Formats: sequence, structure tokens, C-alpha cells
Amino acid sequence: MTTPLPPNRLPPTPLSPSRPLVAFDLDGTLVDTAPDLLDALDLVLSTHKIPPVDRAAARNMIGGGARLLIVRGLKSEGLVLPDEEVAAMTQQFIAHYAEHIADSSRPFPGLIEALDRLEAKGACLAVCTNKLEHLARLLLDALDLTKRFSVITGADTYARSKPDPLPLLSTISAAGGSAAQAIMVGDSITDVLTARATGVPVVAVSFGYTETPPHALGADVLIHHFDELEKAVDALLARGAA
Ligand SMILES: O=C(O)COP(=O)(O)O
Ligand SMILES: [Mg+2]
Repeated sequence: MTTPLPPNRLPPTPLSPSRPLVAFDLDGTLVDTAPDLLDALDLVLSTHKIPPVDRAAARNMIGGGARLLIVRGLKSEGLVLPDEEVAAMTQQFIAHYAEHIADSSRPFPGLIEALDRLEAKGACLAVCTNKLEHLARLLLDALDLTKRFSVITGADTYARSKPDPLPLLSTISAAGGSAAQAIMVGDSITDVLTARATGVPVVAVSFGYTETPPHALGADVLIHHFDELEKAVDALLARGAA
């Protein structure tokens, strides 16, 4: 059974067979969002009289969406709270975070130039994140990045979120692309598993948020700066075409 695409994304115009699609994760990949996300986490924890989590450790808890960030933050304090309480905390988190979406969040160095180079070679760009879609759009709007991406999908856009293949497959299809000509770029094991489940090659960035060391994520290529992205994309497309 296929999940219907939201009406504003139909019908996709197929990309020409030679036009690749690069789908990016958002938090820890396109944008360094940790300061604003962790401020929101600290606020929610402090409301419950729980001390803030260590920033360096908490950075690596990002990537599974707001609820999971809170669950991981609580766990690091040795706490497991009932679902209803976590749900209320998640709502408080989202409300605060939406108000502070880009207070300190900034694109990682070299991103804009890397997107320019991919666009210049005819690539279609998309975002496939585990952020809620409206928060992803709010952030990309605030950083003037929305226009760069043909499709932006979040944790709640489809019935399931990453690492299920559905959001990436649907993102590719909504952009009119094909898995054979698509590449995922991400920072966490969630992104690598998503790409593997979807059958697309994956580039990992080493500057994002991950509990697994970046070199151990199992990505096809690991990059340390966006200056290296174009070469990585070229190599993976050439490998696919061989
Ligand atoms: O944890 C999140 O907010 C989502 O993160 P992602 O953009 O890395 O999928
Ligand atoms: Mg990420």
C-alpha cells in the first residue's frame, strides 16, 4: 500500500534521468541547531526541576526528533517518565523551540557554496529530516534556505519517520526523482540506516550529532567539510552509473 502524498506535492515532474537528487538531513547536517534545541531541552527539564544535561553529550542525542531528545535527556539523568508526561514536555519543547528557532542556529561552514555547486551541475536538492515539518520550514525560512529545496519533508509528513525508508522514498518521489539517481547526506546512524533501507548511497558528515563515531557509521563516504561534498556526490553517482 502506498501512502498518499500531500496534495501540494502532486504530481511530481520526473527529473531527467541524468538529473541527480541530493536529499539532506537537517539537524547536524545542514544546520548547527544544537544550541537552540538544547536550550529548549534545558527549559523543559528545568520546569520539572531536572538539572540541564551536559551539552557535549546532549548534542549527540539529537537526530530522532523532539520526543526522543527528551527521552534521551531524561535517561541521561537516570529518569524514565510516563508517556503522558513526556508528551506534555514535548509540547512545551516545541512551543518554546518554535519561538527560538534560529536564535543561534546557523548553516555549517561552506554549505551555501556547496549547494551553489550542486545546483550549478543540475542537481535537485531536498530535505528529509526527523524534525517536525513545520519546524523544519520555520528554520529554513529564518535562514533564507527554503528556496534551495524542491521538497522539504519532516517526521510527521508521512506515516513513518527515518530510519524507515518511507520518508526518503517519498521525498525522492515527490521531487520527481528516482532512488537510482539519489544520494542521502546525513550525520547520524538514523540517516545511514534510512539510506540503506531505501537503497541509495549515503554521505556522512563528521561535524554533526552522533553517538556512533562518524567513521563507524558505515556511510559510503565521510566528509569533514562541505567543500568535499561535490567530489563525494560525483564519485557516488559515477559508481552507480558503472
Ligand atoms: O532530532 C531532530 O530534531 C531531527 O533531526 P534530523 O534533522 O537530524 O533528522
Ligand atoms: Mg541529523
